[in-house]
Amino acid sequence: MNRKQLVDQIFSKQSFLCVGLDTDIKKVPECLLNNEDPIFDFNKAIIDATAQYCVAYKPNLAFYECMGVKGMISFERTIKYLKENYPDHFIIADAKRGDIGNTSSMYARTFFEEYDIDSLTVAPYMGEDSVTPFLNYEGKWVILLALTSNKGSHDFQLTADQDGERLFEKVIRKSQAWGDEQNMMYVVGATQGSMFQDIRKVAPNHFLLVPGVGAQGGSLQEVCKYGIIKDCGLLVNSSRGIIYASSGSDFAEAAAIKAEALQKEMAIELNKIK
Ligand SMILES: O=c1ccn([C@@H]2O[C@H](COP(=O)(O)O)[C@@H](O)[C@H]2O)c(=O)[nH]1
Repeated sequence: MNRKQLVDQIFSKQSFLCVGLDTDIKKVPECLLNNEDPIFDFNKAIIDATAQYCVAYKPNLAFYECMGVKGMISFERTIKYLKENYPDHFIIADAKRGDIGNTSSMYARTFFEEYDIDSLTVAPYMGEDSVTPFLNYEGKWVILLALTSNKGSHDFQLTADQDGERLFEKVIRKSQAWGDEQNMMYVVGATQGSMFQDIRKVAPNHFLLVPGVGAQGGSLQEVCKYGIIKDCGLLVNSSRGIIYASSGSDFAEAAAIKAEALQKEMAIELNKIK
């Protein structure tokens, strides 16, 4: 999916919501546990209930890999279900990959050829040759970690060099020589609040993937106040806050209510940039 197609989806659905499919078997409602593939059945119900309110889905690979082959089958079935039934939704594999060049090429082949997913989160810390193999695919996106939502983001990402440039700024500045606004986004946590002003100084036009609304307490309003740009430029993710809104048999309906509430807030924000 290219940038124009993504932006068209955002404005037509009045939403820049990404629903995180962080499906933990320990949190799947009891009513599904005797099914053959409870993880897939849970995802399918969540997708069917929330698709009208969001433009993207983000399965986090950790939640599937931890179940071995069974988990990867659920992952693959989820991707296939999305592509067959909701082809206009942008899919993000949150896998935070990145290695020496030939190994990165294999990761790229996995996510962009084997699964044909739109985008992949990538860690930038091994440098250019670890990132560029992901950028050789037309219509696919690299989403580079820049300023993450967790407390540990302060350990390295906010550290400045002797010229006062902080690591997240260096990552964004240098990586702009590798990819562009059509194939590279950055991860910036919703918990970073007014830091979005600083992000927009170094990445005024790039899309940002913003996790941390909901369970981590990030503010959608604050993210928009400092981060939204003329074609939106934001994909805001919520995982636990949506998919675990209820632990009962009404889990999908409860997820839809949470997703709709976020979509309505997003419509207000999109109206401001019309
Ligand atoms: O900085 C980051 C980068 C990635 N994540 C991921 O996003 C979701 C957030 O889940 P919630 O349940 O909405 O908190 C999860 O997959 C994280 O691994 C992040 O939170 N922060």
